[in-house]
Amino acid sequence: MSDLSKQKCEACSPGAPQATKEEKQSLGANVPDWEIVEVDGEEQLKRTFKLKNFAQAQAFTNRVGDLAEEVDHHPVIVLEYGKVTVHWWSHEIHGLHKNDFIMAARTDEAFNA
Ligand SMILES: C[C@H](O)[C@H](O)[C@H]1CNC2=NC(N)=NC(=O)C2=N1
Repeated sequence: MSDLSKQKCEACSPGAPQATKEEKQSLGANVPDWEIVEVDGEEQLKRTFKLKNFAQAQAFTNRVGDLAEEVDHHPVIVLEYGKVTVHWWSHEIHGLHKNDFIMAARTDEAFNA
């Protein structure tokens, strides 16, 4: 099992480099249910989670929000009936950083918990 979710989110300042193609491949292998999408020219990790109803989707949304607040790294979360779509990327660098893969792994764990 990967320890990606246990790794530390480092401070990601505007000058930090984006994940390289190789990093995206190796880190992405740990979060295979996430796809890389491009939104307004910026790469993001995206996954849609299916839940039973609105209340469960709302509870999961809150868990992801708590994970984000813990490390001051925030996703877009779209809450619908029985469905939550999460996008992770690093606003400061307009793309993907290792932190986003760590947070995707933590989001998967919260879903599977
Ligand atoms: C000042 C504050 O730490 C920053 O604006 C944080 C807040 N949350 C953030 N979240 C994400 N996803 N990317 C960022 O660059 C980011 N920056």
